[in-house]
Amino acid sequence: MPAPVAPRTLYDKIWDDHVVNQQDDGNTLIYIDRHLVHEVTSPQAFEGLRNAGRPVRRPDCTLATVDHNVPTTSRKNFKNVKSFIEEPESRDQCAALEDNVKEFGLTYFGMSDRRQGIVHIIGPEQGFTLPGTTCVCGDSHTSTHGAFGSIAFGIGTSEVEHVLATQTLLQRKSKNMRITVDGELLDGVTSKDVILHIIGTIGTAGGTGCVIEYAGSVFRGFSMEARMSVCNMSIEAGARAGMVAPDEVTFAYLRGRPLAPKAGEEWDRAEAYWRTLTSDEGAKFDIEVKIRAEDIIPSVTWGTSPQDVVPITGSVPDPASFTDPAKRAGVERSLKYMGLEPNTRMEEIKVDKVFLGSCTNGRIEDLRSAAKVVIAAGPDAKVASHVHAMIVPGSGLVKQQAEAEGLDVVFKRAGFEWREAGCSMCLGMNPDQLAPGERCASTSNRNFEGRQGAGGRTHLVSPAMAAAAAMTGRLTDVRKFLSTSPATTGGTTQLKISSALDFLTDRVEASPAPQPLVDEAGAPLPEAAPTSTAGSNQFTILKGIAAPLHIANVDTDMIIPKQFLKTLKRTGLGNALFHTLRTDPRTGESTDFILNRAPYDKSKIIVCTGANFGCGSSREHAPWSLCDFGIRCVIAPSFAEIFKTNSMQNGLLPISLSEAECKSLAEDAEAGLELEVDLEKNEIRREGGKPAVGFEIEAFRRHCLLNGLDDIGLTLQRVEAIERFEQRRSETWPWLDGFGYGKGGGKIPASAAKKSVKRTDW
Ligand SMILES: CC(C)[C@H](C(=O)O)[C@@H](O)C(=O)O
Ligand code: SF4
Repeated sequence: MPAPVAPRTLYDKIWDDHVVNQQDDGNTLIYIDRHLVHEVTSPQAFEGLRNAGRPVRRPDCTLATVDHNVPTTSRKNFKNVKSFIEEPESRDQCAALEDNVKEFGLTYFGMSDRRQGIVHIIGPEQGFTLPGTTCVCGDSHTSTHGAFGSIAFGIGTSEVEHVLATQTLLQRKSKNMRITVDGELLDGVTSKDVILHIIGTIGTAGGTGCVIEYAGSVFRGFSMEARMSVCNMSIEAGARAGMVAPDEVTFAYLRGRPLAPKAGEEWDRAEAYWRTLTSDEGAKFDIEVKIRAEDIIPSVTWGTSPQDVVPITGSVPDPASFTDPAKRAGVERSLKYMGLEPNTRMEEIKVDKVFLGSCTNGRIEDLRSAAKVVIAAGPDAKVASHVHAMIVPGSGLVKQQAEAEGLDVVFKRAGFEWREAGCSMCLGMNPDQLAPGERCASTSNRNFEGRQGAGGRTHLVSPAMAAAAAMTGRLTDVRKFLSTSPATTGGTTQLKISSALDFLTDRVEASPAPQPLVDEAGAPLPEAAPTSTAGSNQFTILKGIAAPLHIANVDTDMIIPKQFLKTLKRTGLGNALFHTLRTDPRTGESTDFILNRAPYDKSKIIVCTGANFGCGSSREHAPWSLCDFGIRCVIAPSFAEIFKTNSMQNGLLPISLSEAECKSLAEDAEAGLELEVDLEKNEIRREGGKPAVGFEIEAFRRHCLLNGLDDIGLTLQRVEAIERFEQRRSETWPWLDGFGYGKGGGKIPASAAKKSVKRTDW
């Protein structure tokens, strides 16, 4: 009798279907079905391929676009990137992607293509993102695509190169976490409020080490757009990825999309497979969180971390109410940065700017939701006179659809700016930025210090709440626009909206000892595989000054701000490290930040006493800048996963120790004592006769670091296993092979695609 199959989660099932090779120590080579590429995190990866003479393994599974650097001003006079983009580094990065897609033969949506937009918007829009797939991009918000029931996660640039070269990634399986939201959402509560509430509840490190499955009646009732907004911010909850099991809503969204399986036999086969993608009854989740829908109020952030969430009816917290001194200091620091007084009612906070867009909320339903609020404010209602409000559709197709529905007219009449697609003020790598001190109600996903512009202050809200803030000039409970009672929206006339449900666009519309490394045949792998282009990634023993850092949730925006992401190189970023903390944004002068002071200006190690180091963006520029500064080891209570992987790809050692051990080592650091980190002996030696502190590093990674091994070289030794997997994939999931756009814009089948792929834009 065959052994009974243990119940599996959705994540387990998709993972199992993508295993190319599994090592005994749990490191697994998984196949990647879908790879999205943008201009910021790819130049160094393409350079790596070029230097090693490697082609892109699966151009048919790769889709590229420009989004972060593009200006959002009118493209009426657009001729080409080189003449249109004024800022030299932004221009160079976009031009570099255009050269790379030509050289490597990739499908690309450029600025003259109406399909161009934010990667996480265009993938789903085209049907490129499909259930049951693995989907990656050099971008943390790749979690968005999990809304389709796919394992979708952000990677660093070294991993981008790995996927381009091998179509695989070396991964360890994450834990299973399930967040169930059951019940009925209150009027005015949208998917953004749900995910903000979840992050406020579990914290920005709540999902660390996990893939979250969102379950329960609330997510089942959500549209695909709403599910994408939720999965998008899984990364802000610290998770590797977020996912929702595919269902009728998913299938209805995908039917007829250019790159989705074709109607008929192909579709039927795909749908039959997709229907198996649910967590089995009794499947084991390592962590379960249950939330009542009725407890969620329209939400807003007050501080500089996405977990700083309060209901809009609430107030700015009072640091005095925190007993833990570190937490109190953190709140004080946030309030100082945000220019807020404790106990101020959220609704009293005036805003200068409103930004509606980003990969969280730049979809058609988001624009509809905001437009309804504007309409509800009255036919002559205008954006508050002191507010600058901008709408940035997530893609050219979203913009086109909104214009077809007349939403642009609603916004423009009320005084909003109506712009072209891109990331825009979510990150401000283009000219759309906050000035120092400016306050913004933003539908984006990160409220880190300086995120939308040095010194800028961000409050995260839903699209409906952003529209309400634009109209009243301050943070506003959007339910006031729903109310049947007299207007309380700061003098704006209100229209009654017929049904609260109608107002919500999120609902579904009717519509230790290292293992010897062995190859396939069990023969030992060579000590050093051929190297790619990354600098040396070897780490053995490191002795030097350690800088103490007493901050929790050190995000990668803080480690290296956006303006330094425009480089085409991996080097020259030492001065960029902690730039906002090391340089006064107003005067440009050096501050007294620890790394500016002797002896710490020569630090080789950072000892951080706060948890969750390296959270946020997937930018590998963070470890590049640390290495360039001379830091080759960071010790902290915990790390965000992408940062950890990125670090080890660059010979930078992330060591997790208990909070007490970190505090104790930080005391040595404060005293200017040197530490000696020994990876061979797995110990940190201290001066003054203090006992050494032991640490653990996952065996395979330790082996690679000690020997300076290159992942790509190792993987390419498994090329036969990859080929065997690809053959099985073509037989089992044929709809995943080969695409190109035919004359009508639709998918060309694999067979024809191989002969004549009609590539786009270039
Ligand atoms: C540029 C990219 C690395 C980054 C990310 O990974 O998130 C960006 O999209 C962001 O939102 O900060
Ligand atoms: S989070 Fe912002 S900058 Fe990053 S991909 Fe999304 S829209 Fe672009």
